[in-house]
Amino acid sequence: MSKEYLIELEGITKRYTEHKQIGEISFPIKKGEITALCGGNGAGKSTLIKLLTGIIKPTSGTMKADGKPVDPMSERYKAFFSYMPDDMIFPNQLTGLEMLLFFAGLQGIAKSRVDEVLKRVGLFEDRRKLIKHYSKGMQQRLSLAQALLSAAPLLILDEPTNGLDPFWVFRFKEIIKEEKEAGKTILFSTHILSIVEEIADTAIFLEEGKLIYHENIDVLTNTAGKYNSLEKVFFEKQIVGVK
Ligand SMILES: Nc1ncnc2c1ncn2[C@@H]1O[C@H](COP(=O)(O)OP(=O)(O)OP(=O)(O)O)[C@@H](O)[C@H]1O
Repeated sequence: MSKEYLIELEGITKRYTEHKQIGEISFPIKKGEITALCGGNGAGKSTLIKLLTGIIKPTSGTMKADGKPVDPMSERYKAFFSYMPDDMIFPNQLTGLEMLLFFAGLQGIAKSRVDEVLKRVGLFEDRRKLIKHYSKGMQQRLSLAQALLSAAPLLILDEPTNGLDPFWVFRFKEIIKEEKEAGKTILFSTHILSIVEEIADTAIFLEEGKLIYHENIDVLTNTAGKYNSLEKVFFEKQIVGVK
């Protein structure tokens, strides 16, 4: 059993069409770390997250969870992670509270935990409002809330700050750091490099479906004893090996 890695991807590919392929991608996710998945529009972030969550099947490649080979589409693996998709659609006729109670019920999670999570994402006061009356940011926080309900060791978030106002971006960063302190391993995708720099331990950069970098943030931002922001590193091409 691997002590260091929670997830290991080996040679994962996803072929959509003859000209559209993701991979081969191999990287480990260290236990207890926050890993950020970065890359431009269409780079392959959502595809990789869908592969990691068993939503789509890889064309080739293997995965390990906690050192053991795992089928990402298996029931066993589902208990391993919680997931915030980038496009969660809620039934409009339910309230936020009813929605979370439904998710909690599926997983045998206590109501007290639902209240606690609603408070963390700032929806407790609005919990009895219909979701159709929630703003985009509130729906995004509800999506985060359902992912926070579970005690699964891995938290996977696809573009979690989309639609959040500055206060909730700030709170999101705090919540993710709290989750890490509680022992969770976190992987999230984003376009916002300042968030990556602030909270992530490791960054993965994808470009046109290929992994171009998998590196510790401090290593990336400190070259030859000089600090450069992650944005500068990537867009002014200061690091050898990064396009
Ligand atoms: N179901 C699909 N069929 C064919 N091609 C697809 C499919 N899903 C994604 N793609 C293609 O795969 C590539 C990667 O898409 P993906 O959505 O993973 O990128 P992304 O990095 O999440 O982009 P964004 O930042 O814009 O959300 C894109 O070129 C996209 O057009």
